Amino acid sequence: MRTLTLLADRVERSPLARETVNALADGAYWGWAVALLAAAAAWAGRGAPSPGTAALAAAAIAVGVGAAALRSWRRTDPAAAPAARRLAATMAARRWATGYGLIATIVPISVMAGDGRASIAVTVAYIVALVLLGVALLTLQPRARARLLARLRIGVRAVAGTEHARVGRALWTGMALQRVLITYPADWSAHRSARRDELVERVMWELCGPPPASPRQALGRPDYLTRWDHINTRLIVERVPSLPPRLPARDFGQHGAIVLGQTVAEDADQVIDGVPVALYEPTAHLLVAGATQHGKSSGVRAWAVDGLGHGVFPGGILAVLDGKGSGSFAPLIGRQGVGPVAHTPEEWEQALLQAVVPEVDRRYAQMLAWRSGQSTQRPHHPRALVVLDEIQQILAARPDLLQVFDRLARQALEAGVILWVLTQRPDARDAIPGAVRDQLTDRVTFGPLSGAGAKMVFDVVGDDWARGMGVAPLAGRALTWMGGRWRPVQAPWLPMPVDIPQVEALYPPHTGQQPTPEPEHPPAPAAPSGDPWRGYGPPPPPPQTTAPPEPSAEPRRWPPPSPRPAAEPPGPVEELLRDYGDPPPTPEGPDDRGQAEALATYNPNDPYAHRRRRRRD
Ligand SMILES: Nc1ncnc2c1ncn2[C@@H]1O[C@H](COP(=O)(O)OP(=O)(O)OP(=O)(O)O)[C@@H](O)[C@H]1O
Repeated sequence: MRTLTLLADRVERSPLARETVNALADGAYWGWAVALLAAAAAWAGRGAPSPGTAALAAAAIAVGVGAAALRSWRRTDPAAAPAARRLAATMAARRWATGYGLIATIVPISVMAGDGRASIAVTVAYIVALVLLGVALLTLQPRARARLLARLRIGVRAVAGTEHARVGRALWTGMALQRVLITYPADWSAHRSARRDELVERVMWELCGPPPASPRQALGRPDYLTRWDHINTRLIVERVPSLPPRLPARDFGQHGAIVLGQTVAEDADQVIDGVPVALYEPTAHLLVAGATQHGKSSGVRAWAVDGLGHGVFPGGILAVLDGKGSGSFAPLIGRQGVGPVAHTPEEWEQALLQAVVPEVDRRYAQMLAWRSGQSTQRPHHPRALVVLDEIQQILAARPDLLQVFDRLARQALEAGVILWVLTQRPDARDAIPGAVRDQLTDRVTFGPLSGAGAKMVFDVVGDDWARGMGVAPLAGRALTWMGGRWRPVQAPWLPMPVDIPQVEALYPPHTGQQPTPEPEHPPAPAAPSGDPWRGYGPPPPPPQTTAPPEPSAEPRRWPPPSPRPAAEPPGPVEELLRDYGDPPPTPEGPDDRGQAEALATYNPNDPYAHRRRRRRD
């Protein structure tokens, strides 16, 4: 019993199996109707029926028609939509047709069997079964399409509250709906965002169904995007072409931009080695949201490393504050161009107040000196990055840092410092203080968001925030809103060198270490076939040849070591929140390179010296 139930569950989850069952059922209705007609024709062809048989058939027909009428009349609730009434009548008519078809088939077969013509009876039964199966299979695709459109139509009309909402002009590939137009009447209040949101949610529900329960279901689940065409009063629903479930990180050889990941061909900036990629050159602060285990930290780690190696952050990564203390950014510790990677409240404060704030201050002072004419050298501030992972956890432990974040969010950009803020709960109240969130104008979600989360993350884009709900729940699958463009991407998967030593070549060298020679496209070990979820799996067998790997055509240049924090111990937080009205300190030069030294208090060889705990929940 349990096995049967599980099997039924699986059938319901498989689109093909589901449609086969549906088509068999629907085809059976049609088949029985065909059988009924054939039986009536054969019956009439054999000669006029006896008056008794004819009367019986007439009575049966009357009963059937009467019952169908009764059923639809019962449904004739004035409040019910005409579509619902029509549907009830159709269902009743089908059922009665099936019943009559059954009788019309069984009666002659049993009569023949009773007359001793068993072989003919079996042949007739066999032919009837074949006809039913044939009808079911032949109508599989059109019926699946009609079923989906009917569901959409009912949903759309229920939400729009009018019969005049139309669903049509659909484009298909097999049974997959590629595009459909949903036209609403001009007098429908489409200007109200709540109504538009409801319609989009309903359409997404009909097209994508409930959230998948496993990665495999997630892979099979279609993604759709919607656009409003207010001139023609319609909603355009388009299927997003599927992306691979994993894109191994590699050196794509681009310069001055980060490879966000593989995207759909029409949104790609470049096609590199056959992979349509989305590129990103940060010009604004970024908010990265997404539920746990959807690949936020790994994606951001891959982007940061890619940016470091391809001239996007010549000023390096000033600091990484890991609010979870989970070690997602630990592979960056002690690497060239990377400042402190902080895991505890004490380390967060140190990193902020010794590595980030002084650097922003220094850059501001240089700007002030230049703009006020006190300096003759235009300051050059190479773009630098600060990563704040799980900012709400940082603030929960250190609420006194709020003002520092607030000030950084407002001032860092002008000083050439980009903030990437990560959070699991964008919808939680005050998860990210409003003043900070408002400055994060680029937005990304890894995996789908709840309605509230999508609204919070993509509030900057107006109506289209609902797109954040339709992202496939796969690790590394993201929807980006950057530079005014939406793009679905599969972010590169960059494992940690401790797990997969071959990826070491993709990371910046450790401080004081020569860069590792890079193979042309290191290292893209394919996911084990048949199971894309197992990561990179065990290291591959050693190569046959002992020759060193070829250096890449254009070797990556890593940024210099991160800027030195203030030599003197930091004062209280309040002191660092002073205004910038003071006379600027003497600028040290147009370039930051001369000032870059190892951090005074942060020892990359002993990164966990101050660490009190590994993980904070
Ligand atoms: N780009 C990717 N492609 C494929 N799989 C990935 C990708 N990124 C992450 N994963 C898988 O998802 C797992 C979770 O990733 P990660 O820790 O980055 O998620 P997260 O969203 O930051 O989770 P949390 O918020 O709980 O830290 C990884 O261990 C890895 O197996």
